[in-house]
Amino acid sequence: MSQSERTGATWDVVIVGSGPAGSATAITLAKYGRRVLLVERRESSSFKLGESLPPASIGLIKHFLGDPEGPEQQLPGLFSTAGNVSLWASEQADIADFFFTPSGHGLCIDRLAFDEALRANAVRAGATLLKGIGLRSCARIADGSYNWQFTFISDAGIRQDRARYLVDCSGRQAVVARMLGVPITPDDDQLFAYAQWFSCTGDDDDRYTRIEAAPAGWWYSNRLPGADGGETGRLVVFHSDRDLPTARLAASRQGFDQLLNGSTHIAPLLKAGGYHPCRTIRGAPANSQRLRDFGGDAWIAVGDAAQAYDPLSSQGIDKALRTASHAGHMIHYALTDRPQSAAGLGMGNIYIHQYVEQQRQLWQTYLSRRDFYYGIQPRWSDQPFWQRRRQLAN
Ligand SMILES: Cc1cc2nc3c(=O)[nH]c(=O)nc-3n(C[C@H](O)[C@H](O)[C@H](O)COP(=O)(O)OP(=O)(O)OC[C@H]3O[C@@H](n4cnc5c(N)ncnc54)[C@H](O)[C@@H]3O)c2cc1C
Repeated sequence: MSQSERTGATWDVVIVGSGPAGSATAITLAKYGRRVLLVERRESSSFKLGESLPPASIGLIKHFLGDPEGPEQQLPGLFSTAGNVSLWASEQADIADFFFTPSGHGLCIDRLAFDEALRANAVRAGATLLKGIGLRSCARIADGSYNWQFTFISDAGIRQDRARYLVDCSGRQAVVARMLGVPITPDDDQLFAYAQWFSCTGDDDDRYTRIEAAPAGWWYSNRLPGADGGETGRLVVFHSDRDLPTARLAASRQGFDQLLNGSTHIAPLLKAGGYHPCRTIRGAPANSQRLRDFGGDAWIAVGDAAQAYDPLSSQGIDKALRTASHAGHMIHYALTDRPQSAAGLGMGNIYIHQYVEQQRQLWQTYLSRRDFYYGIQPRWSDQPFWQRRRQLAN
């Protein structure tokens, strides 16, 4: 072993990736008293997409972060949202108002602050968080009750840890599953998101998410919580298939503006608010994908690592938190059932089978909803973006 190489510790569970799925899995397991190591590749992030939470997520937020309206509220820059205004099935605005839901509102979050608050809660619950550390390898071992040996790499050098259970929460990259040879199966779409931030000096009290279909894709826009240098912020995101010429256009400021000018209600909204673009356009994959296997013996995938959705669903964070809670409980029961044996499968696998079955059902439900929403948009039937969605649905 070289000088910078050192042996780490032993854990009940190692979780790779500290987005919402990783932190929520860590919180659930640490509350049972499990020894949890949560590893995060990044020291910090400069942006992250995904800021709308539907009313149905509010109970989950209370569970993992405390009451967003209570005095102990831990999230900076969060506000209530009123619903969605979409120009989707026609040029007529369709309003889905959250007023008629049990909570009466959804939430718009400062995404970086949200992920950080969840991480802080994982640490508060007793998990160990290591940032700026990447997984180099993981190997099966049969060493007493330990099933896994890991090699992690960071600026401080290499460390080796052992654990009984392994959780892949590394998002769309699903690094653990891929290391284990489990393929990601794309659902044959190449959806990609192009995000442009806007700011203005005036007020913007629009609390609706704006969604709009376009000939080569679709838009959404949200007013953002928190002020950027004292200015009001708004995010505008265009989605198209990465291989289409329109996608190449959307990646440049000029092309993005050109496409935006063709929008029916988002461009006028920005103009009326006196918004101007700020920061550079950022891109992110937004296609539908799932792992061929959601878990196996002594490992499981949670959140986007297991299955990632088209942002039209606005379900990614909810699904990450909800399935993390389920996974955390199942892993705890699995570890309780076979505390000593690395080899035996026993009851532990029955719990994990339940989780895997839940993932399969979620995927089927997601696909049918996605295909339904794309299917009710009847325009531009000569455009490849919409033709492809119709083919996927058939
Ligand atoms: C354009 C767009 C808009 C969206 N809008 C919404 C929305 O409005 N509402 C919503 O609910 N969802 C939305 N989503 C989806 C949502 O952001 C994701 O579903 C959510 O982030 C999934 O959480 P996660 O923890 O599974 O993965 P992630 O949030 O991706 O977290 C994965 C973590 O793993 C870390 N990691 C990766 N590799 C390694 C490694 N090798 N070692 C250690 N750490 C690693 C990453 O740095 C990251 O911190 C949107 C997505 C996109 C692309």
